[in-house]
Amino acid sequence: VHMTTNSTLQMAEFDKEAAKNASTFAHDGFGNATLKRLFKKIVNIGFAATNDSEQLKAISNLEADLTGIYSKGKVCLESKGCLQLEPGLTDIITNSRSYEELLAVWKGWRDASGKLMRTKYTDFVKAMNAAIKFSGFNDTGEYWRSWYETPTFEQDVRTLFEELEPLYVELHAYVRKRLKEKYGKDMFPETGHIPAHLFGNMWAQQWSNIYDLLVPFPGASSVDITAKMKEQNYNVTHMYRVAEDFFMSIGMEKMTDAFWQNSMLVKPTDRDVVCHASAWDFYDENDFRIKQCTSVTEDQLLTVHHEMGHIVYFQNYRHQPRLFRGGANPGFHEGMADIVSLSFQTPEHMKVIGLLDEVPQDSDSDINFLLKMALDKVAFLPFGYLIDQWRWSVFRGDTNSSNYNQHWWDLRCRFQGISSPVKRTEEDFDPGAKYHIPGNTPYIRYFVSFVVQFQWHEALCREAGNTRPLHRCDIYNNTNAGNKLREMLRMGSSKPWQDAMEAITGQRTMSAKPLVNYFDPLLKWLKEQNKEENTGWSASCPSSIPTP
Ligand SMILES: O=C(CCC(O)(O)[C@H](Cc1ccccc1)NC(=O)c1ccccc1)N[C@@H](Cc1c[nH]c2ccccc12)C(=O)O
Ligand SMILES: [Zn+2]
Repeated sequence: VHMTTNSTLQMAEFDKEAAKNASTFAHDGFGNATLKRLFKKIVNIGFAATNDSEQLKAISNLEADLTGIYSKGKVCLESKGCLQLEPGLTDIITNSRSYEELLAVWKGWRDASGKLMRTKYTDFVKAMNAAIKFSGFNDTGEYWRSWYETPTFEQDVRTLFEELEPLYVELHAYVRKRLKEKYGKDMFPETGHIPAHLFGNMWAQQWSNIYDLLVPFPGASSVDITAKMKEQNYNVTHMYRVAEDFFMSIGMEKMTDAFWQNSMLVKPTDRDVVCHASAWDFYDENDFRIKQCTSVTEDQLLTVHHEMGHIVYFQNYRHQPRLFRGGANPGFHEGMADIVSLSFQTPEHMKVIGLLDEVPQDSDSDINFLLKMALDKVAFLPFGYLIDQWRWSVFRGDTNSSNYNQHWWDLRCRFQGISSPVKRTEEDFDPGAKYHIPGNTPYIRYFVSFVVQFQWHEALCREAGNTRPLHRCDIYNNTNAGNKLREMLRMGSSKPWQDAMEAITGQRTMSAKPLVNYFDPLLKWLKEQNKEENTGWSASCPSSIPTP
């Protein structure tokens, strides 16, 4: 911690010095847009603007403490000993179909992570809000939203969410009906909510791990990719080679030697590390790294593609000045990380890489595939939306340490239609059980990413001359699509994101339409399935909780 604090203080000193020098120029009046933008980035130094180094030390030390708690958290089960989040608890949450076992792991993780963070998190917020005022922002949330350079950003994302909510409500109703069949309807509250621990994911953020409970047409084809990967003796290195091959097939460069030498691709056995995957740019145009506790599963193969997508963005803007080596906005970096997975996951591509024997063309298989995609991409939307709704309200002071958990569950119940399977109090701090809260990584970027990646997929597939339905399009081996994508990537953050969006799609705004169009065949089927269902849920959480 001492080292981190020093390097944080040194970097802040440098940023302050550079900002001071830059502000001796009347850069607001510069004619050259690029130079003006560069100066704006030099003077906009965030927390480093504070004159109180104690605040910077607190921010750095508290973040290290909070991520330390997260990386050391473990749950001891009499049946399986003591397990950490990755891989032990994640494997159980992914594969167990026992209501009680899932509940023990779900509650245990929250007791071992978030519950220990509340006081530190309160101090963390205070220190960040105090420091950010020196940069002219009212609170940390306003600073984070400033990266989108859009005065109506908060309203824009709410509008996008409202456009997407009807699709989510239909998916939720179908999943609820099928989970009631599996676990018994008396385990579900009258209010229409689904208990949060039944989705095959520790945070109920993506639901594809319980696809086997939800398959629309069991007779038609649906593939267990993890089983296929194990059958074919996939190892970690091969997973990275498969991802590299995809990017190279659309004309991107291979990973550098430094990538293979310096990355941490498996969980070390000698020390606790933050296993949450991440990609790192060392800004020397050569040293790019992934840090991931990789295991051989389908989820992990998608995460490998995600992290490598960040690396490919780094490679494509490495010629830019240092301050332009970033995503056009943070959502664009996440969108780039995910965009190839829309091609990679298609049955067509699964056959190309030998993880599927035959490509089914019947409509039942189509619905099976679209449902699986919706369990990741549609299920995620309210989660991706609500994390920073909570955090922005904390930074604003609308939510404080006396109602952190109450407001968290208000949002989870209202937007996701899920509820806690056990009683929650203000002794708990459930936001802390999700990496991005102790890790202080903003989250609205993923909501933006899930919207824009469909806009890009539609544009790149058109560029590639695709004639199949959008959900069957695979841009693998298509350098036209790759060239179009590279046009945007090379810009880095040298231009406003609207220019980057225009480079790919010809539009200058975010739009939910491509996502809705992609899932249109599924929506029709879901509405049919839900004819007898009362879709939706009450805005507030259930007052009583069914007990097993
Ligand atoms: O958090 C991640 C992946 C991690 C990351 O690649 O986004 C990582 C987060 C991070 C940021 C800062 C420090 C440490 C971790 N972001 C990066 O590594 C990164 C690097 C450079 C630029 C932008 C992002 N995914 C999200 C949600 C998500 C989006 N797409 C997915 C696909 C499959 C599974 C999950 C997701 C999650 O797990 O909740
Ligand atoms: Zn990412």
